Amino acid sequence: MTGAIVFDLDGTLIDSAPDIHAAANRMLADCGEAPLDLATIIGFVGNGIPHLVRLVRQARDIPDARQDEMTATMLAHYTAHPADLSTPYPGVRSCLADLKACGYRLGLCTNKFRAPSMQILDALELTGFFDVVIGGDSLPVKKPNPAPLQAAFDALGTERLLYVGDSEVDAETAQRARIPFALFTRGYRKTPVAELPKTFAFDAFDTLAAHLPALVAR
Ligand SMILES: O=C(O)COP(=O)(O)O
Ligand SMILES: [Mg+2]
Repeated sequence: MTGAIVFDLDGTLIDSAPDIHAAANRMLADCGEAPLDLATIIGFVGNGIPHLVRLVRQARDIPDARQDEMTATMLAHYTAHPADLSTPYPGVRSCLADLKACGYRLGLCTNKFRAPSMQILDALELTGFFDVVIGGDSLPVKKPNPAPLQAAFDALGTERLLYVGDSEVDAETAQRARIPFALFTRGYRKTPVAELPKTFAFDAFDTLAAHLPALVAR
């Protein structure tokens, strides 16, 4: 079986919110501000760390002038502890291993900066599954602009089979890139499943491979 499958990272392959939450609260503590709860921070994930810092500042009434300094602080905390609390969702590693063994080429397209993404993939022993990793700073634009997803598929150089993601941003990216989209429903989505454009939705990684023959036959 051939074809290329690209995955999102946060909320799709890994539950990374606890480490993002910890870094955000360390950043707030550095500013003398009270912490935010996990659910609030999860609501801020999806458009990359600078955007998350913007939303955290707004939640704590911290002025725009501190954006760059706080983003640097957040990134320092995050890259110091990128994968202390993060874990792959159940079945992810065996799903990726099975897909690789079947001959699919796999890529990653995340809005997280590439350096911390690689740290996390290394720490969770997922790096070897991917032939390309596109981060939020790999191109001048990020998702929902379709260019990063297209760049990932270009690098894989075979039939563009599927993009797998968890969020509104991923659904829009796939739609704009005209790539079939699988919505993982246990990630950080805010919109009801029925309202997001998708080719199919799934809630467990041991069920993903069963959808692929229908895509190849399209
Ligand atoms: O870092 C984020 O905000 C989102 O990252 P993702 O694109 O891997 O979901
Ligand atoms: Mg995501």
